[in-house]
Amino acid sequence: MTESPAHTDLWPAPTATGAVHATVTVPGSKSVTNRALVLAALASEPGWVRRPLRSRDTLLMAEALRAMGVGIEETVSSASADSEGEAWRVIPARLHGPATVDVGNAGTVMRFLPPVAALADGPIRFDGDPRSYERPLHGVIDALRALGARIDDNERGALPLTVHGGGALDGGPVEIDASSSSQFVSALLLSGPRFNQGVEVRHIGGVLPSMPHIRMTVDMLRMAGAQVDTPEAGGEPDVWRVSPSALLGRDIVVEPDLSNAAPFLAAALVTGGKVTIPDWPEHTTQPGDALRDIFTAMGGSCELTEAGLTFTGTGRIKGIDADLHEVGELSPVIAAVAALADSESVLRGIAHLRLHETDRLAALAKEINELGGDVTETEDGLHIRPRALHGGVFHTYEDHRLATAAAVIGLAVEGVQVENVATTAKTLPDFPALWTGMLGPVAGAAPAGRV
Ligand SMILES: O=C(O)C1=C[C@@H](OP(=O)(O)O)[C@@H](O)[C@H](O)C1
Ligand SMILES: C=C(OP(=O)(O)O)C(=O)O
Repeated sequence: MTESPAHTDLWPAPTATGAVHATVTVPGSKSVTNRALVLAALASEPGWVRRPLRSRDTLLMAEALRAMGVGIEETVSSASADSEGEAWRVIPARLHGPATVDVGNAGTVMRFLPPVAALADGPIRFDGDPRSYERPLHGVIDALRALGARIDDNERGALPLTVHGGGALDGGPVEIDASSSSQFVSALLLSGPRFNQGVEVRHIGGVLPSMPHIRMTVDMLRMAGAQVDTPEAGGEPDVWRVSPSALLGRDIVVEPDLSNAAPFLAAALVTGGKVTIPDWPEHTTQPGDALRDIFTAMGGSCELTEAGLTFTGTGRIKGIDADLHEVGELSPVIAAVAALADSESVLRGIAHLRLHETDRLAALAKEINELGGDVTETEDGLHIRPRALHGGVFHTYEDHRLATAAAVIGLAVEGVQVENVATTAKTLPDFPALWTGMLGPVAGAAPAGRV
């Protein structure tokens, strides 16, 4: 775990005074917004991205594409029942350097854009936050080289680096080990239609994490008119093929970010309340959809209706034994709920979280234990034994999901202070206001529950 830069700002996480009853409109999905931007930028005609997430990760993506020549215009129409509100008009153009891309600490930007840069004319330099230098990128760099790109990197095979775009890329078959991040596969597939021979990605390492995110990539490519062969469609295991083709300019409405719905649904579970998330899609590739089963197993129940997804807690939280390798980004909030449960939990299959925004396994164990918890790291996850927690500072290591996890614990434990809650802006603009809005009098707190 890298040390958190010193932040003195501490946010007193509000304690719930009763069962939370609220409807919370969650902003758009980071993963969908950033894929939609890349696909629209590579299309042969303009397209629309409606209800985009406007957060640090997606604004960095938009800025990077603009730096390479793409037009992205922001329009706001009055939000009414029959309008989609805010939208981005994406106007593809000849991609070119010289340009500099700030990836921040966005995995989607640092992995999805080097293949785009290889299609540009001229040098594109990639740099980012200190943590971005430590996050794995070798799968993308080595694959692009094998497919014909020229890249100046360093002995670590990581950021910072420069892609010397040649205006086109041969493409073709390539083998990668994507066991440290599914984003390596998504990155190569997203730009694949624009490579001269398309691309065939063969994963040759250990278990691939975050398969729903690869399915999201495939679905969105197909929506943009690409032809994609997948293992699911009777192809070889761990092999994806994208044929060379033009991409269509689409009009896409971004779904709410279901992973960012996690802390709000957790509030219902932890306080024995009821929380509704409007616009929950009936069918989706987002990993957050798994929360329906996971939180139900932890003691609540949920219902998908016209109003959205309503999750109802019972006031009792059960521990869980779960393999989360497909839905790793849900782990911090699940760990927070597990720390408040009445039986122990084992979270497995998430060793790759050590290479996320921070080492999430080490950070969760340390911070929950400093509040009096009993969490140990295993080889591939966490073992969480419930114990009475007390207040204290919860450090967040520039990790949005550590901060939202801390807020969940704060609902049930007085005196939790979340360091640098502003880090939630990576994917969730104005989290503190959404959170206190959920708890506020308008939301209607019911009589005191188990908190
Ligand atoms: O492609 C995506 O949008 C994502 C894939 C996953 O990455 P990893 O496979 O690196 O875990 C996920 O954790 C990340 O938050 C978003
Ligand atoms: C791992 C995450 O992000 P990134 O897209 O930066 O990999 C995350 O959002 O949990």
